[in-house]
Amino acid sequence: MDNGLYSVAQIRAIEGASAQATAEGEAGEAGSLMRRAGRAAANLALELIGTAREESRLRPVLVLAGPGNNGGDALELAANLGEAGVDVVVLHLAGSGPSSPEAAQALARARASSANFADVAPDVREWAMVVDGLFGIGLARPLEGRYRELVTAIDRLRCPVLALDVPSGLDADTGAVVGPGGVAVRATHTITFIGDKAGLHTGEGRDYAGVVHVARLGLDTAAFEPPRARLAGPSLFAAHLAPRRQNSHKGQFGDVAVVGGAHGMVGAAVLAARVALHAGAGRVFAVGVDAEAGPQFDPMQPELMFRTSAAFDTDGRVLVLGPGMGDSSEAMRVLGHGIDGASAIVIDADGLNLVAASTALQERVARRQGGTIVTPHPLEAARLLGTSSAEVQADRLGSARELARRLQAVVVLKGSGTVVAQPDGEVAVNPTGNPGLASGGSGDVLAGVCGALLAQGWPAWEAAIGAVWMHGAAADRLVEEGVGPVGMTAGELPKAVRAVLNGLVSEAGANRS
Ligand SMILES: NC(=O)C1=CN([C@@H]2O[C@H](COP(=O)(O)OP(=O)(O)OC[C@H]3O[C@@H](n4cnc5c(N)ncnc54)[C@H](OP(=O)(O)O)[C@@H]3O)[C@@H](O)[C@H]2O)[C@@H](O)CC1
Ligand SMILES: Nc1ncnc2c1ncn2[C@@H]1O[C@H](COP(=O)(O)OP(=O)(O)O)[C@@H](O)[C@H]1O
Ligand SMILES: [K+]
Repeated sequence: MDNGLYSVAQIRAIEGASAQATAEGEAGEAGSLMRRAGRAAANLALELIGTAREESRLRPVLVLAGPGNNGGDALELAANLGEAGVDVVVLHLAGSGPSSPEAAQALARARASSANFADVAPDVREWAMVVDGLFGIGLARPLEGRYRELVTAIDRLRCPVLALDVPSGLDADTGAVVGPGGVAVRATHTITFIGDKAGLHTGEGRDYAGVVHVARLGLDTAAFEPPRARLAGPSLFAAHLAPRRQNSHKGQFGDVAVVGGAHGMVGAAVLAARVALHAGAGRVFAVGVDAEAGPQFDPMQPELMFRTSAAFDTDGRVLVLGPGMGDSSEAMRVLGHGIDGASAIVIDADGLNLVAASTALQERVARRQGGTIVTPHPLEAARLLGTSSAEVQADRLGSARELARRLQAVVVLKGSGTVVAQPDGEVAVNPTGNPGLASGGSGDVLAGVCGALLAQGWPAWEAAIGAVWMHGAAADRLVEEGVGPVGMTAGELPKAVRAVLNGLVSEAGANRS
């Protein structure tokens, strides 16, 4: 399965090459790409309407067709829906310039079909569906005037909204609403053409795109340069989901030491340590940087071993540096020691803020030989990059790549559609997780899962993708069970992470036998 996320530039290059191939009669599927896009979208629309209640099935479909080729797709869809006997109303917003030959043909086909053309959106409140074909990958500036009014009006409707290629107003590369002060269509479904796009899965993208369907239009993307971004899934880390041998012992699954637990912040380290056990580490230590603070024992998780950093040998152990670590001189000392050491490390939270404040530490991170995962949320990433969190969010893939390049580490830029980046620019965007994770402590849990997978010998890239995917899948599982999203707590995640991981391991075992 192609899990590639294609940039707009790549899609344009594929389009260009395949238009040539179509002209030369090589393409496998009949009709221009626009004809195919319109047909694929109409089929999906029919399927979605077909599953609706009878009274909504009898309502008309409103098709919004913009001035460019996205509008052409919409007109093709309108013609197809008309032929299928659906009551269609088209609002065509022609541009001032000439349209492409394909879009002109699509307009002629739609006009010749049973679709009704309107000059203003009719005052019908109850549509079977609204189809957004205003703008796709050609969006060049924020939506204003009539477009903006239409988008705002769609937002008030209570019916499925199908976006063609990209919800109008959303940047297909970044997942940001094109601004300043922009608006975008909030779709329930997006059918995207030729290849999937990162902007539908990260930042604001998940909220605006809804369920994403990919229509490849008969093109074989394998014939083109592979994309540098992919949608994360178990196939990216399946090689490490080995079932355990009967003759196993705890030494084979590694030690994790979570270093944190400054005064008033002990819970962060305990959460990370608990989940490290649940995600399969052989032995787990919770190491406090403050000799005066913190428990000696976790009654809920008596397997954890509590130590103070001054008397703890970190060598040979995977270190999770940062949850609730504070900024004391002892925190700085252990962080520096861990960074200069040979073990794989995870730097999170306060650890990241200390690194952000010191270019010398950043250089030491970049020179590390052992595996390194850094897990910033957008504000922590902004501090590390010397910019604002708004700038980070405006281009999440670009920011994660730049940070990975500077730190020569695997970067996990957290948030809806977490971005995992390698120093060479390779990126994975995570589709799991939900707003139940937006509460204090869930980041500590993620860092603990990363540590546990590193301790079990996973390379940093696979450990980061695996941890992020399972952490989100655990939260999704809790929502399915009615535990959240509202009120889900980080402390509920470890057992769910364990269930997800064991499910994957047993699936991997079944596939091998
Ligand atoms: N070519 C192919 O083979 C295939 C293409 N396909 C489809 O084509 C789509 C790309 O089409 P596209 O390049 O025509 O761009 P599109 O998104 O329709 O918008 C451009 C138009 O909008 C205008 N405009 C832009 N921003 C604006 C704004 N804020 N407010 C107002 N106007 C604005 C801009 O005019 P401008 O004023 O900037 O000169 C121009 O007229 C793609 O997403 C897919 O759906 C599929 O059929 C598969 C095969
Ligand atoms: N709306 C959301 N959708 C998906 N994942 C989310 C969402 N909000 C937060 N998360 C995830 O939850 C975790 C929160 O981490 P962080 O911001 O460091 O918070 P804290 O350390 O306070 O728990 C990250 O893994 C992040 O990706
Ligand atoms: K669109």
